[in-house]
Amino acid sequence: MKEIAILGSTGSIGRQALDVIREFPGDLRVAGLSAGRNWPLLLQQIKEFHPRVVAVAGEGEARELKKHLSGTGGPEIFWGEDGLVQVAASSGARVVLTAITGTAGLMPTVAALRKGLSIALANKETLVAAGALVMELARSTGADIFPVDSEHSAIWQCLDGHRENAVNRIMLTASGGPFRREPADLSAVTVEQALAHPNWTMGRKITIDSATLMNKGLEVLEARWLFGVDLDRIEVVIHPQSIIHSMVEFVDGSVLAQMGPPDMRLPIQYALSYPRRWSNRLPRVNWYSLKGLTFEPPDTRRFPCLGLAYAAGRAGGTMPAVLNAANEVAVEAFLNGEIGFTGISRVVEAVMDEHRVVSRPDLEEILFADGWAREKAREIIRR
Ligand SMILES: NC(=O)C1=CN([C@@H]2O[C@H](COP(=O)(O)OP(=O)(O)OC[C@H]3O[C@@H](n4cnc5c(N)ncnc54)[C@H](OP(=O)(O)O)[C@@H]3O)[C@@H](O)[C@H]2O)C=CC1
Ligand SMILES: CC(=O)[C@@H](O)[C@H](O)COP(=O)(O)O
Ligand SMILES: [Mn+2]
Repeated sequence: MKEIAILGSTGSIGRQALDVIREFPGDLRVAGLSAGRNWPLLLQQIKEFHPRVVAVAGEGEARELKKHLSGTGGPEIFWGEDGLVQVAASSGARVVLTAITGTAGLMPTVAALRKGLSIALANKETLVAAGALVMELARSTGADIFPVDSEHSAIWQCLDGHRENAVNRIMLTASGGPFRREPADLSAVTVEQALAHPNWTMGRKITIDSATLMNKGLEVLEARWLFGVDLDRIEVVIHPQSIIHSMVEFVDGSVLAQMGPPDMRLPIQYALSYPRRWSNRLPRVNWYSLKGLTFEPPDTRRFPCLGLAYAAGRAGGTMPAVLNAANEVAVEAFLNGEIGFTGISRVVEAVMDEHRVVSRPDLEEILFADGWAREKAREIIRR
């Protein structure tokens, strides 16, 4: 029986992970769960899955949970960042699924890695902000990091059994988002339009990132650390059907692709079942109903965030953490109606322009750069 802790169990990935666990009661068990604000849903999950440890964002939500669970012999209840660390490192889980949004996922991931626990990584922001440090920590404790992000799961599956030096390039596929071709002018698009992803139903932050192509930029940086491949060998290709989840081209010109319907339960399941594959009841590709698989290069002038992410990766040090933090603040501001869609890349670029890179940063320097970038982004938005 594999015991799992889920950070962010009330979110899109978290809920789909529980769908997977429900399908394999003889193989998977929930040891820990965490939510942010949605304590009523967490309460339902506790009653169904009986975790030992849970956490919520604030003391108020923790009080509500305690009130509703008093006398039931329920789980230990924690809150705040310490609570996330408890769920990640002290629930008895062997695998920690990081399905929380943003840099909030960093410290609990570090805590789990320090104990040598395996990470099923959905939270790409952790690797963007602190990839060198996190990969080194995993190496030093012998902890595994299993990709959950669909593209990285695809690359992982394509690389299986191949030598690292046999890779020529990674082709990271992108849907292109809701604004791939239209409207010509992106400055007036609404939040509702930006949240209408053509192929995937996901949380609000990643859905906006898909619309700006920042999601693909973050994924380029995530792939670089997960697979140890130079940025020059990671190319983004627009594939609007989201059937090919990414490809690996080897030095002899052979290309392997991983395909499947756009359904996150498959990469989540594979990260939890690895190294085995489990038969399931998920939808299959209907080859005869496909209208075709098409490919085009990304338009980096229309979507500047992709270029900014490559630039941050090339600058190195604290710059990717700054890109990520500024983007988190800018996306939040767009969702709140404080800036327009094209303001997102402008805020990120302005913050990057003002940042003095610290090379080879330690954790404290990364957290400092993250905080600095958030404050700078807010100041630029206020202006
Ligand atoms: N959704 C998808 O298909 C994919 C997502 N990912 C990545 O997975 C991660 C999660 O995405 P997604 O599931 O879509 O996001 P959601 O917004 O749907 O869910 C986020 C989860 O994290 C919790 N949370 C958010 N902020 C905090 C915080 N500060 N402290 C504690 N808990 C917090 C939320 O709690 P609550 O709701 O209770 O407030 C919720 O449980 C992201 O990093 C994303 O990039 C990667 C590939 C695909
Ligand atoms: C499901 C998943 O992995 C998302 O990261 C997805 O890739 C988003 O779609 P885009 O390709 O539009 O960014
Ligand atoms: Mn992805």
